[in-house]
Amino acid sequence: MIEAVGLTKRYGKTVAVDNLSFTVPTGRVTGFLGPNGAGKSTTMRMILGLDTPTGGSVHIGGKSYRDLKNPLRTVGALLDAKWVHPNRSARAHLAWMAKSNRIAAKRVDEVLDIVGLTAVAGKNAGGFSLGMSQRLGIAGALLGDPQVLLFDEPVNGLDPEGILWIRKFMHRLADEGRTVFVSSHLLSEMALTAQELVVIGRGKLISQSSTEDFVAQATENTVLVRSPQLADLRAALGRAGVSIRDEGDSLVVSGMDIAEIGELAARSGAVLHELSPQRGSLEEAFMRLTGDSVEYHTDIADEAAALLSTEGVKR
Ligand SMILES: Nc1ncnc2c1ncn2[C@@H]1O[C@H](COP(=O)(O)OP(=O)(O)OP(=O)(O)O)[C@@H](O)[C@H]1O
Repeated sequence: MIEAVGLTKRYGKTVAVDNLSFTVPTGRVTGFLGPNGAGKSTTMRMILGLDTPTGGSVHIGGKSYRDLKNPLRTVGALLDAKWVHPNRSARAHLAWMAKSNRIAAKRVDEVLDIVGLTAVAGKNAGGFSLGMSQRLGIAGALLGDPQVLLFDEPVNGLDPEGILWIRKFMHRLADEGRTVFVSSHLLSEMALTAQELVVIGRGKLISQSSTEDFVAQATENTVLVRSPQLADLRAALGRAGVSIRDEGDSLVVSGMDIAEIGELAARSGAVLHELSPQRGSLEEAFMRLTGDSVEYHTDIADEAAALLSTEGVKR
């Protein structure tokens, strides 16, 4: 488990991380989200003892990084996949890491196998594709068989196959009972990968919850209704006092659940061609909750935020 309490980091006048408290549970993949410049990398660096907090603390399994006896056996991290000597083979890179951390040499072949790099282990890491470099970085993070893993933007620039591999791999690590903390800009990907979310904006905590709750709290669940007797159904729903949005050949209803709408349709003699729940997306929830925390607004972000606040969440 990772626990941050009142974590703060100032660089001169810039407050990169501002009194941030959160916990990252074991056995789950926890996504770390925030707009550009929100303070994610700074937080990760403080967790790993690479930056000293101006205030507050962050502990891994109850200890600060600097107090860990065998850091690599407790926490593994992938911060920058290209951080390898270009003329060193993947195996030599890992062997050097293992040796300098007093980890048995046989673990090198184990982690190469786990990340699927055995066949190219003798090749120079400098010639690796981004996907292969990410796998090598993950192999390095796994060397000490740590209980806690941190990944900063692990899927950036990867192709769909690489993204899928990382997603499955993170789930596997969490299923093994490890703590997996992963930052990413790719919200649709995080919606599939992360079971828990820590969301920050301008260095401050915006929300910590399950991914499901985060989306449910920030967006509206509605029901899409299609019927050949749409006008009759609309009138019946109107009498029931629910909120209805006309979409031409369908209605989007909020304030009544699927079962109630189905029963009301039956009582009104309306045939249903479709009755489906419309759930908000992580993108919509993120835009709503971080709208004011974006450091550099683009026109598109402004327009999207305005659209979301005036029209409600579109599906
Ligand atoms: N070494 C530093 N010196 C001065 N300011 C810094 C330093 N590192 C980060 N900052 C500032 O702190 C803030 C948070 O930066 P950080 O890189 O942690 O954000 P981030 O959420 O990781 O952003 P991104 O998603 O763009 O990588 C930014 O305003 C950044 O400019």
